[in-house]
Order: sequence, then C-alpha cells, then structure tokens
Amino acid sequence: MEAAAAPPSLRPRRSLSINPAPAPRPGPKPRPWGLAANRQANAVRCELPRRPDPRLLRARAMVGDGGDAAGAGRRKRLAVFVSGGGSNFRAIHEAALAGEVHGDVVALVTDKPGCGGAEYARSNGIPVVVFPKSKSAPEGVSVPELLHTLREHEVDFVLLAGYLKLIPAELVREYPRFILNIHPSLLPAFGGKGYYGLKVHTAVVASGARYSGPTVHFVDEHYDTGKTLAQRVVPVFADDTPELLAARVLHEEHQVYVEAVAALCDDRIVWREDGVPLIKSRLNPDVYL
Ligand SMILES: Nc1nc2c(c(=O)[nH]1)N[C@@H](CN(C=O)c1ccc(C(=O)N[C@@H](CCC(=O)O)C(=O)O)cc1)CN2
Ligand SMILES: NCC(=O)N[C@@H]1O[C@H](COP(=O)([O-])[O-])[C@@H](O)[C@H]1O
Repeated sequence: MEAAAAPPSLRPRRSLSINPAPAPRPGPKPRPWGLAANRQANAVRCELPRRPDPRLLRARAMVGDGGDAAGAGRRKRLAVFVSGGGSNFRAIHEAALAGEVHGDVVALVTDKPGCGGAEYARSNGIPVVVFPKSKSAPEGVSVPELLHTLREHEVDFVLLAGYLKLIPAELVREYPRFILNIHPSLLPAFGGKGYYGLKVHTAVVASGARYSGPTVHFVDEHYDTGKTLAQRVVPVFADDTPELLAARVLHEEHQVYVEAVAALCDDRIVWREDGVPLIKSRLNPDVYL
C-alpha cells in the first residue's frame, strides 16, 4: 500500500514520448503547463474571502444524528482500521501524542495481522483486533464481536486508513457520522470498488488529469460515497509515474487527515443545512476549511 521506498528524486521518471503538436491555430498564446509548472508546488490551497452564507448561519454544530454523544471536552477514543504500512495511522498517533489531536488511539483493527500498521500498534502497546475472519486470518472476529470490542473500548470515532475491506452496514449504523476514511484521489473521481492503493494513482496518471489529491470523507455503506469533509490538491506532472504521484499525495494525506481528526475530536465539525460537513477553523470560528 505504501509508495516505493526510494525517494521520489531517485526514482526512474517516465520517459516522455510527445507527439508533434498540430500546427498552432491563430489565437491567444496557450498558458504554460506541466513541466513549466512550479515543480516545487506540492499542494494548492485557496482561501478566498467569502460573504456570510445563510446556509452556514443555520449550520448545526453536531456530530452524529443529534446531540453530542462523544462528550464535549474530554479526549476522544479512536479506533483505526488499516490493511498496510499504516503511515496515516502513525501520523494520527504521533499527532495525538503531540497534543495536536485531542484523542487517543485505543484499538487498531486490521484484516492483515502481519502488516506494518499492526506491527506499529504492537510496538506502541495498542491492542490489535483482527477483522474480518478469513482463511489467512482465522483468528479474526465476527461483526457482532467487533461491535462488542469497540463498545468495550468505548470507541467514539472509527478512522479508516488504508483499510481494504468493506465496512459492514451494522458498523456504519452503529457509528452514523462517526466513521472517517481517507482516499488518495479527489472524490468522486477515481473512487469505488477496485480503486485502492497504487491502482488509484495509475488511473489518475493514465487519465491525463492535471490535479489530484486526498479526500477525507464520512463513511456510508458503500465504497467512497460518503460526504466529503476535506480535500487537498496536488499537481500531476506530465512525466509523473504512479509512484511519484502516490508519494506527493501521501504527504498531503498525513496533514489533511490529522487536521480532520483534530476537528472531529474538538467537535469542530458543523453540518450545513444541505448536509455538507464543514470543518470550523481552530483559530477563527468564522472560517470554514
Ligand atoms: N462501507 C465502507 N467501507 C469502506 C470504505 C467506504 O467508503 N465505505 N472505504 C474503503 C477504503 N477504500 C477507499 O477509500 C477502498 C478500499 C478497498 C476497495 C476495494 O475495491 N477492495 C477490494 C478488495 C481488496 C483486497 O481485499 O485486497 C474489493 O472489495 O474487491 C475500494 C475502496 C474501506 N472500506
Ligand atoms: N481506497 C483506499 C486507499 O487506497 N487508501 C490509501 O491507502 C494508502 C494507505 O497508506 P498507509 O497504510 O501508509 O496509511 C493511503 O494512500 C490511502 O489513501
């Protein structure tokens, strides 16, 4: 699941075979793109002044279907689901230890008990739960056992971070608006069944898309169709390989997921009246990220 080990600068770049461009037609000079783009640009962030939107004035500061089931003020209890290296899990855990996230990871759930995320959890004293049961993981628990374990750990929020199995409807119903996922593309593009890991970036590069980036979204009963909470944008360069793009997106994932989880733990997520979740800035409550 993780991008290749070699740093991006040392990885073989895609050789560019560019067809001769058709004779230019008279008209405005095309803007430079691709290699002429600012290669140092790793992310694009737009913060434009906004006039107060009436939909926001009626936004409800709530998490879940009503009230504050998670309890305002106290540190929240997090369960993280992984299937691979777990770099997003590590970023969240380190942010919790550093005080940036007002929560604690109290359980790690994985379908791959030997994966890097599970090893990191064990080395940090975080209980590992295997779900679901499979031939390669016969020690896995059932859905009712998973729900019982999450209740036993008094989990407030579930965070998917490179978990590759469908979260069952029973769990989605138990934690409505309390499950987040991070996906490595700008949903709804390049999402759904079959879109995970490097497959996503391969499809993005092959499509000719000029921008990509991670999406943090709430989880519903289907892959990648829940409400989008946060996104970051990175450029896709003409000579990008899927691995180079994966590394650029992953760097932004670690930041935007920590930002979103911090907001979740601070009860700074508000729901616009049309059902769109927004993150209220920690510094200025009149600004939504
Ligand atoms: N109920 C939900 N469960 C999960 C969601 C979700 O949004 N709702 N997100 C996924 C994570 N994900 C994309 O962000 C994702 C993961 C895996 C797949 C996929 O096609 N998986 C394969 C199996 C892969 C394997 O076992 O190696 C498949 O189902 O055939 C798509 C999207 C986590 N769960
Ligand atoms: N569709 C789900 C999906 O592709 N998730 C992606 O798996 C990787 C996990 O990396 P990590 O294990 O190092 O956090 C991340 O890039 C995440 O966006």
